Amino acid sequence: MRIVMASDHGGLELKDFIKSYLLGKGYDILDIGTNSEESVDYPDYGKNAGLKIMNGEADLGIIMCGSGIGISIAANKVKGIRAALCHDIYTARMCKQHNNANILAMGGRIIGKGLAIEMVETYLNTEFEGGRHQRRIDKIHKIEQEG
Ligand SMILES: O=C(CO)[C@H](O)[C@H](O)[C@H](O)COP(=O)(O)O
Repeated sequence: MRIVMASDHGGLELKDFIKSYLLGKGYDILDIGTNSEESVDYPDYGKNAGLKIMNGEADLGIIMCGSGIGISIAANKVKGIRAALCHDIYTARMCKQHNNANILAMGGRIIGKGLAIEMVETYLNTEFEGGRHQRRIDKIHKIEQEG
């Protein structure tokens, strides 16, 4: 499984921490930045993370900005992306189980490192349930088509 990771400057520290953890676990990580403390614009990173998934270069994404709000809004503008802004273990589980989120988003200025690791583990190790949840996801993507 290839995981694309992206952040702005507000999520950089958490991104790099999670990246090191996942590399240690043997995951294949595609880090598309940012990679310095210099102020950057989260829409660029949210969009590019989404595109990596949509063009097949990554299977899932983990993204963060300061709050997680801006970068998840941006990623969700890419067709086929379901980026879920999560704050706890429950939302990290449900976003996969019910929403089959292909991106987990977090706030780098909000989520502590220990919780972040548990959220990432939960997200990566939870299976999508399908069934009625697939019908609802199909309706979400119909909205995309209708504009
Ligand atoms: O999108 C956000 C707010 O919803 C993120 O938290 C950004 O990281 C934040 O806006 C960046 O703010 P800064 O003052 O430019 O560091």
